Amino acid sequence: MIDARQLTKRYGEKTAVDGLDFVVKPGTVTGFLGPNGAGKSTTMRMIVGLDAPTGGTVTVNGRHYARHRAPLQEVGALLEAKSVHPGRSAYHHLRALALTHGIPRRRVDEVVELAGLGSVARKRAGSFSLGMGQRLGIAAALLGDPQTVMLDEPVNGLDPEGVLWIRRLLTSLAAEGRTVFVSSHLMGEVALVADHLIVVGRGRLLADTTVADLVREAGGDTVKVATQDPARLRDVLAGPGVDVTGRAGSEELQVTGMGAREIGLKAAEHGIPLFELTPRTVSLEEAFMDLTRDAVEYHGSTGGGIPGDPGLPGLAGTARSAGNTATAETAETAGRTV
Ligand SMILES: Nc1ncnc2c1ncn2[C@@H]1O[C@H](COP(=O)(O)OP(=O)(O)OP(=O)(O)O)[C@@H](O)[C@H]1O
Repeated sequence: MIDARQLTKRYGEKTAVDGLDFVVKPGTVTGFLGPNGAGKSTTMRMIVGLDAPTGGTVTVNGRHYARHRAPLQEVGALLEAKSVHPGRSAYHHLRALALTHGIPRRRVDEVVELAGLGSVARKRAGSFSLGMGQRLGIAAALLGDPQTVMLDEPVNGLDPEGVLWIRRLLTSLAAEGRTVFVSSHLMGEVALVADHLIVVGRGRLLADTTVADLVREAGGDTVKVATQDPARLRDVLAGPGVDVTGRAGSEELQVTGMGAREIGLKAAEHGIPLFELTPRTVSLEEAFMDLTRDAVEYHGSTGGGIPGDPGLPGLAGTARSAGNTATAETAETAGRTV
């Protein structure tokens, strides 16, 4: 378990992390989301003691990282700009790490296999592609067979096969009861594996929630209904957990807490003709953008894409086309988690 309390980091005038309170629990994948510059990496660096908090505390399984007797066996972390000697092979890099931490050689072979590095393990790490470097970083993070695994933007540079591999790896680590904390600025990517989400913007906590709740709160389960007799329909639909709103004089109503099918059936039962019955599904990207809109530090000039990250054509397309329907990715996620 990771427990952050009022965690704060200031660099001179700049407050990178601003009084964060959150808990990352074992047995699930927790996504750590936020636009560029939101403070994710800084938070992760403080979790493993690479940066000292200006205020507040963060512990892993009840202790500060440095106080653990065998930190590598407690927390495995992949952080950006991992330093690997370029002249050293992947195997020797892992072997050296293992040696200094009292980890047996067979574990090095295991993580090499696990990370899919078997064919390149003897090559110089300096010749590795970004994706291979990520795999090596992940192998190093898993070397100590840690109870807590923390990965900063792990899909960076990975090809589709690598992305799939990461998803399966994270899910299986959580299924083994480990604490899995993974950062990303890509909502769609995180939502495919994470059960829980911690969303930050400008160093502050914006949401501590589940994917399903985030979509629900963003109005993801609203149905638009149009009828000649909105007042009667409103009475017919009224009930616990159902919220019906509409402007005076308008034929349109917005209904939450009841599905389109049920609304249609109730209206038919009472002989109320409907002109329109449209479920509105908010995409995860939309929900994320709504949440972080005011907290985006670096705005792109093209608009339409992920805030602060104009260079993501796939997601920019998703965001633009999101409209009233879920993206394929959202639908897949919704099927899994809702
Ligand atoms: N060593 C530092 N000195 C000064 N400012 C820093 C330092 N490290 C981070 N920052 C600033 O703190 C803020 C948070 O940065 P951080 O890298 O933690 O964000 P992030 O959410 O990980 O972003 P990204 O998704 O782009 O990696 C940014 O504004 C960044 O410029």
